[in-house]
Amino acid sequence: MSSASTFQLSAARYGKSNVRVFRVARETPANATSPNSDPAGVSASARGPVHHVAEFNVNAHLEGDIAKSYTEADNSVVVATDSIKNTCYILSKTSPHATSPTLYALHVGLHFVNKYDHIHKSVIALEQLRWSRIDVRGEAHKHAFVRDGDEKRTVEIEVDASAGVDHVTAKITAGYRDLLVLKSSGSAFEGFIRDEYTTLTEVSDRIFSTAIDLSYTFAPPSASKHLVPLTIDKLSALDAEYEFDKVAESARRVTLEVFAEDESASVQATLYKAAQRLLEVNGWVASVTYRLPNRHYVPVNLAFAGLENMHPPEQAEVFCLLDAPSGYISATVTRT
Ligand SMILES: O=c1[nH]c(=O)c2[nH]c(=O)[nH]c2[nH]1
Repeated sequence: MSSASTFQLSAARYGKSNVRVFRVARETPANATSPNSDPAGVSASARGPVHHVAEFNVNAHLEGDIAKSYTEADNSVVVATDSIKNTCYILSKTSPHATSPTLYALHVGLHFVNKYDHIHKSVIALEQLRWSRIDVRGEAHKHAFVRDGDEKRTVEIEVDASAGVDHVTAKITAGYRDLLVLKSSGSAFEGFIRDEYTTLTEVSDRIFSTAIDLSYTFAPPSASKHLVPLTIDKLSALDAEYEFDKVAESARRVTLEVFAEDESASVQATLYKAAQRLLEVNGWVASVTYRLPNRHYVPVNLAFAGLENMHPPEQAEVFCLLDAPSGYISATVTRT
């Protein structure tokens, strides 16, 4: 290689990762939702107002005319990552959308491109942790919650102002991860390539378990609906159009229903059916990606104790979960 090599900064993005934000919203007579609007059917008997809580881990990263902070050690273009963190907290306090993961992420993302002329793109990725109302004798409690699962609801927003503030638009991706599922029947794996590398037995019925990672993208906001350029004061209109929470609930439900009901020929085939179904029932969703680790439960050989647990494989009763390796099946299905 010649000693006259030259270099250029070909990509740069920075920000704060894992900003932990917990928000309480207390209903007042003025902002109270109607009793039927809360799907949990909140108890009327507990004292005090109904609380809504949202816990987010936020990554807020920026791009723009920031090259000289790398190449010339010039910090005059740097919004400190500490200030980025502070912004996440300030908007959690002041945004009317603070408990909606999608609208809060959009608000944070739009804020940075609006506030700083040289910031052209913001990428806000957050996960929402699960807090479900505690059920007390059949009634959902007003302000007590339980972490009933490791799954996270996810949102990733890319706000793009590189064509100018009059053309701001956003790529919106949402989904779930760590949604752990298992079925003990209704899953086969047969007909795969058999050659000198194959030891796996074909099975007509097996355990199928995976930690679902699902993400779906929305069709871009449309100029004809006056949602481009996207601004903070249009977020309620955007939500009315896309119904982010309804789509999230539907995506989760469809995923679980297809997983449960499909007579699975393989992880691949079930994945494709779930993605198709999700696209069928959610018109604003443009593409669906599943990433599915295949958690292998293997029958334990108990022949040493005179017990049959291996044959036929469909009748196995005692299994061991393999730590590693695991299969990994992923695909994206796109509306054409
Ligand atoms: O559903 C499956 N798909 C595969 O590609 C595969 N490969 C494997 O060993 N088991 C499985 N199961």
